[in-house]
Amino acid sequence: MATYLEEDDLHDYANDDYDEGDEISPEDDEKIQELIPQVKKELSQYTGFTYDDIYNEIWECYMEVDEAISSLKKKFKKKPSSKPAPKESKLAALAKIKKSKSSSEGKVGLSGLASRSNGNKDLKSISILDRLSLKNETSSQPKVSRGNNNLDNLESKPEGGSKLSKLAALRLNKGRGIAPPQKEQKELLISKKDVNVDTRKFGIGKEIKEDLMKTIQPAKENIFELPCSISSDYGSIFSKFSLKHELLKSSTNSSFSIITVKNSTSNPSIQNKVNQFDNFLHSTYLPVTKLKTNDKLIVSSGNKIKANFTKPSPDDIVLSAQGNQVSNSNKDTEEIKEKKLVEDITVGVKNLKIPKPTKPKKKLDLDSIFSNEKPNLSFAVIGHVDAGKSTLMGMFLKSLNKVNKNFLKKLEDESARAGKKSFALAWIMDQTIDERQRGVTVDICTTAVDTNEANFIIIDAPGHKDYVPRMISGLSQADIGLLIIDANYDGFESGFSYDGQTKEHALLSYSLGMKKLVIVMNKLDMIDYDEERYNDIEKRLREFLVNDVGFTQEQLIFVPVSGIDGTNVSKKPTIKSLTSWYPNCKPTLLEILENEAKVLHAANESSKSIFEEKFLFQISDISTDYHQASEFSITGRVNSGFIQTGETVISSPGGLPLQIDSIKTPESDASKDIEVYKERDCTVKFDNNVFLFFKDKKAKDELKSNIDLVRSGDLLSKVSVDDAGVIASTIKFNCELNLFDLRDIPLLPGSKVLVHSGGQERPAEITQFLYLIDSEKKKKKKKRILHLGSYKRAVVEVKLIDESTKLPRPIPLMTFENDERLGRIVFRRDGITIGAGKILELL
Ligand SMILES: Nc1nc2c(ncn2[C@@H]2O[C@H](COP(=O)(O)OP(=O)(O)OP(=O)(O)O)[C@@H](O)[C@H]2O)c(=O)[nH]1
Repeated sequence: MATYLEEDDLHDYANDDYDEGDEISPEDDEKIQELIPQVKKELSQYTGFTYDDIYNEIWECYMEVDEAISSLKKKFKKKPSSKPAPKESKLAALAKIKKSKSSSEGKVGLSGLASRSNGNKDLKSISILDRLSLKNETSSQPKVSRGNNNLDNLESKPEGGSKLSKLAALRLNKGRGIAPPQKEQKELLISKKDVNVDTRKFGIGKEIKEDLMKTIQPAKENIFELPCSISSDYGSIFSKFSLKHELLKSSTNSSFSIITVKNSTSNPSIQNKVNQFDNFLHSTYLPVTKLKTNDKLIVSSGNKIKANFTKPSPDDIVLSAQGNQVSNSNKDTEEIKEKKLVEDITVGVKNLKIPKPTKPKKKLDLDSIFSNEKPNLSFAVIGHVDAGKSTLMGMFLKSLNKVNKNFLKKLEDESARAGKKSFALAWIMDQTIDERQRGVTVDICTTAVDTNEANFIIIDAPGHKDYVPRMISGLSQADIGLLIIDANYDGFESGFSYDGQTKEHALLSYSLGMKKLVIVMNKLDMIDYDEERYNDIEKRLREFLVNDVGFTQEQLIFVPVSGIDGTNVSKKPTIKSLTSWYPNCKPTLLEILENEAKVLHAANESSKSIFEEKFLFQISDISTDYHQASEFSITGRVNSGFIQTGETVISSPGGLPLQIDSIKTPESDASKDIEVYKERDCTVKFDNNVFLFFKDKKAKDELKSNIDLVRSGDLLSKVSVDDAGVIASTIKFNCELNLFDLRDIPLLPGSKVLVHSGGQERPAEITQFLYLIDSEKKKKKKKRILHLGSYKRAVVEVKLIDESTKLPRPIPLMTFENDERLGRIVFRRDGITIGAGKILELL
């Protein structure tokens, strides 16, 4: 018997059906469930993992608890200590920087460069603030940070675990005659209201009511477990379930409950019944919201907006729910209820109480921090997968002497060992193990770098079509776009094809308001700088970008380069086959970027920005697990503006005001291989993995009892005197929609789409077509617009939806008139971008 994997094995496994095959055996499932609390306890100091992560890890480690714990500890980051890290004076920081400068031959290298949420230990950061305030000493200090936008929640992400471990697990399973653990939901969280859904149909209301009422006693952490059986019209589901009942108190003293139905069965017929039960709940009852992270279904009535709904006592809920079921099935009543619900939400959103702003703890000399004679430019690097984006940016940094030689040598050795020598430069940007293993950028990577002429923020966005939502998030933070084209034969064609990303990225750049698009013709070394090919691609792209997308000729800049050897990146080219048609009087990529920074600066559009921009913080994590009863933290990334300790932020859409007690950011200490958290007085645009700490017992209790108040993916904005900084949230809006290629599926009233704004994504419905807009951009009222085809423009009404709950969660938005960035919205359907719009009115 083979003890290693052979080609045939690979073939067999490739033919296996991961998701639809058999299930994990009930015994194994039971065993895993038993081990989970032990693993969870060991991970109490860690954050970011889900129930499924633990479950899968135990399975992948063949139930070896120690192995699973140590593997999970490597995968997830530690919670920051609640003790403030020793404060480092500017002088000490300066000394450190000087030391690092001298130790790298007078150049500050990337070994001291990156901070990212996954805590790559080779890399550490100097924040923009440091860079700005210490600019004379650190002018060559770049910073790389990986956006932790938590967009994993928003779009399917590739499965974790190495191929080998999957194969090993599959192999083991094959031997046992079972398939790998199901990725499907393992828990249903159902509100008490729903538990009493339909005593006739499911027979569970009565049982649960009686058992539950008996069981509800104050118990540890308000969690109650009871065995139960669910009988329904579809048959009975016995005792393979346990129910957990969490009785939570909201701040208003009204209670609501969450029932967890744990599915510990693997029997397909029972699973089928569970699914029917699940479908029933989702098709019929309101307050079920899909949790994005681990595909659980959760219900609570604790949403601030939902606070408009009465929250009766558990007994009242039981009694009233029983009487309500028949009428609930009446369609008209449903519609009226839904309408009322939407109105309630709208009113709730509009009535959001904005607290008074609070003063910063310290008076900082903001003028000196932000006065910067050099112009700023943030550019998003976009383009089809493998166009060479990361390699080019790696070369860009290297040619500016921003990469420490030892660090680059290390990357070269590592990439050679991994058989991916050509990726050494790309690895400067692609820093996660996953990205390096797969050779694909997965998340946004922001890098701060400056030259004598300008300060740049590079936003390296993933090219793969699965990661377009992250690309949208990257683009919405940039001033201009850098569209990288693989000019090699077939390279351009595959990116420019129907399924390629070049067109989609170009459309998004235009829709998200890029002021310029620099088209970087890359990989020209592969075709010996063929002028004819270059001109042909330029002609085709110009036609498309002007005629189909909407850019003006003046907004487009073309430049030939080779990212791999650095030709025309920052130094004038010497290769004859290029200089013969691209003479030295023409600009390098660096010169183009420096010039664009100056153009923006002159137009007064960039340098004022950080100081005057709205503070927007995109949340990736919330932790209440601190010793102090009042302490909690919110982690995330600063999308724009800046904030100081002592100031007050408000969550959107939850509307919870919070005063910042302290701000910490991680600093990797390469020498000790640990992450140290440094306390700061303020945090500014593009800072990533920022921990905002709060000391507010009341808010902490509210957060614990109401998960909707602040969720990962939500935004925090700064409360200012005139409320101007606070972001509105809505579930309904009018927008000017600009449609792209609809691939022969027209848009009808009622069409379902996904709307993207910044890092947010929500399911929505186009509810009404209000006007057509003709080619002269004039509104054209038609009697009745039946459908919209490709490339049409119209003013439409959009309403967020939640198929399962009918309780859409509002999205933070602004009108385009008030905010050009938050006023833009992108529409996707079936994995492709079908249009973009400007928000005209929040309804
Ligand atoms: N010959 C040549 N190869 C290049 C050039 N630029 C990139 N490559 C190669 O193209 C491959 C892909 O490069 P990446 O930089 O990872 O491409 P990417 O666009 O960042 O990929 P994603 O971010 O995953 O979309 C690597 O093997 C690079 O070495 C170039 O200018 N010339």
